[in-house]
Amino acid sequence: MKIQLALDRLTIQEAINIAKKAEASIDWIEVGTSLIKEFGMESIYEVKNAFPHKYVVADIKTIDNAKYEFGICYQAGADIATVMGVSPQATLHMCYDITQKWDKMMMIDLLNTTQETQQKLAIYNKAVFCHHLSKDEQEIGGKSSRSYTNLRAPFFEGAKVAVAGGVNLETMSSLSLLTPDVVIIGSSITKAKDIEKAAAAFKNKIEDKGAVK
Ligand SMILES: O=C(CO)[C@H](O)[C@H](O)COP(=O)(O)O
Repeated sequence: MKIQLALDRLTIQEAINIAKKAEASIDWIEVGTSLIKEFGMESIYEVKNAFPHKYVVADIKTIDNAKYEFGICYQAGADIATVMGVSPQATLHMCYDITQKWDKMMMIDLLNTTQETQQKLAIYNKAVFCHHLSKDEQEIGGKSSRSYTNLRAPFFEGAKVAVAGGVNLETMSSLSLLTPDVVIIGSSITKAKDIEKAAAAFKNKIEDKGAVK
């Protein structure tokens, strides 16, 4: 199980400083949507430059204009780029094709998708499928509005799955039991008083569960 550190609502330098403190306990580094919106491709370029040996995820959340958006993310050094599962099929196909051409990895954000849509998305079998509880849903419904009992519906059997949105040490225990391939953690690490300690606590939690792959 990998830990993806999500860097949001920070300057590029703050994001790099936080990732450096957490580095020993995390696997992938996400340049959050907010950084990409505020600072553009420079945020991806600078983060990859600071961490050339880590996978850098560009959380661009593409929903149209796939060729352009995925192209500039990969050009800036991203190893993974994200597309919304609710996108038109033409967009998803394009993202998948570009990802294959660049020999990179695509993450599909399942936010607001139905089971029926998810089943159709399963054809992108080299993608990572991310179950995502959005910020707005967290703010309105609370973190308990997530009630996953299974991250792998039969059509996701053998696929890589991720989980994101308000993950904290408490929810991490139950999520670990569902054995996602990637757990995406943002604020619980980036807003912690002691970043290094917070990131290490998540890593220990995974190791305690014996769920490391
Ligand atoms: O995609 C995101 C926001 O759209 C974040 O990456 C994700 O929600 C993780 O951050 P946090 O743990 O703070 O919720």
